Formats: sequence, C-alpha cells, structure tokens
Amino acid sequence: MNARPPDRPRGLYLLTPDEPDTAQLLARVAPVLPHATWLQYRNKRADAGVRRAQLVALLPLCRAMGVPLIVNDDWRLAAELGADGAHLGEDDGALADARAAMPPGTLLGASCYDDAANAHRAVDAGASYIAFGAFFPSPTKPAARIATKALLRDASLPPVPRVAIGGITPDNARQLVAAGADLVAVISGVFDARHPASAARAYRAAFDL
Ligand SMILES: Cc1ncc(COP(=O)(O)OP(=O)(O)O)c(N)n1
Ligand SMILES: Cc1nc(C(=O)O)sc1CCOP(=O)(O)O
Ligand SMILES: [Mg+2]
Repeated sequence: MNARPPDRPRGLYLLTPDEPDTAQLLARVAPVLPHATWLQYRNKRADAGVRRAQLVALLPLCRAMGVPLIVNDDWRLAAELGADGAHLGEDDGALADARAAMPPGTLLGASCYDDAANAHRAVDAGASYIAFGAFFPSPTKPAARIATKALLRDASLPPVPRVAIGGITPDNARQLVAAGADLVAVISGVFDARHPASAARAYRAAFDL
C-alpha cells in the first residue's frame, strides 16, 4: 500500500537545459512553464555571471506563472536572489548548512541516487524533498547510477515528496508515478522534443493532471 498524502506537489519538475544564451533560455522555458509544477535552474556549462543573469531573468517569469524556481548546486545564490529553493547533490555542500541559512519554507532537495539510506540522512539534515535516479539511461547524464522502482515504493521512506529523474519520457513516466513518484524531473524529454510544450503536457497526463 502506497498511500499518498493529498497535499503533496505532483507533476512535472522541469530542469533547464545548458542554454548559453539568456534570451534563448527564456524563449525555450516560457512555452513549457505552464505545464511545470516546479522549475529547476540547472546550467552546468555557464560561468557564475551567466548563471546569475539567467536566474535573474527566470525569476519574474516563474513568479508570473506561479511556478517555484529551484537553483541547482548553489544554495547561497538561491538565498541571495530570493529563489524558492535549492537542489544539492553529493558534491554540493552540506544540506544542514543550506537549511540553516535559507528562509523557513524554502524548498531544499537532495539527490539520493539509488540508495534509500541517503534519503533518511537527507531529511534528517533538512531536505524537504528527495530525488532518486537515474531510472532510465539519461541522454543528459549517461554515466548516472541506475535506480530501481522499488525505491519509490519503499514504505519506510521519510514523508516528503519523492522525485524520479533520469531518462524519463512521457511513455515511461506512468510506471514511476504508479510506483510512487510525486514528481518526474526531466530535461531532454521536454527540451529535445520536437514540440516541447506538447511533450510537457504529456508528462502531466501521466499524473492524470
Ligand atoms: C531533481 C534533481 N535530482 C537530481 C539531480 C542531480 O543532482 P547532482 O547529483 O548534484 O547532479 P547535477 O545536477 O548537479 O549534475 C538534480 N539536479 N535534480
Ligand atoms: C541531472 C540528472 N541527475 C540524475 C540522477 O540520476 O541523479 S539524471 C540527470 C539528468 C536528467 O536529464 P534527462 O531528463 O535528460 O535524462
Ligand atoms: Mg549538483
């Protein structure tokens, strides 16, 4: 039995592509944003100045659409710019430091990869959601560890939203939702699609939203 609290966020957790041009980034994000529950700003190639400028540009768009904006890797930048959250992986610093420094209610996500023990540690340190993956081979991160759906079904996981990531397509999303994913986190399945807005809508449909 996998009873899901009714107040948990659900749907598409969209991550931005490594787009170097800020105007182009906005042009790519704007049409898909109405279908996203959360947006994560992630750019692994841009320097600090570009990342800051891109976040400053994305914030009003997200505010206008009512979509929380979460910053990958850098909780200090998230706090400084007043973003809605930060997402930290194993190389991104201590969750407890981020939780202590960020305003109450700020979203704080933790990459837990393929291990439920990471999720317990993360929530103990202040994470407000947990992410597992990769569930399928990821075009964006081909070397990602592979996670199994049993993780999402684990009844002993802490009671916070469960995010699935890695190679998720509109077609394979339903099996993760059925296993217990509250959100599916996606880059290439939306931004490399021929019709990104249609693809984003299709993920929502996997949740019957
Ligand atoms: C929702 C979500 N889940 C996992 C990740 C991966 O974080 P990390 O392992 O730190 O890798 P990078 O994204 O920084 O390359 C994520 N960003 N978001
Ligand atoms: C950023 C990231 N983290 C992963 C993990 O397993 O922790 S997989 C991944 C890439 C997600 O992109 P796509 O939707 O294109 O596969
Ligand atoms: Mg990271």
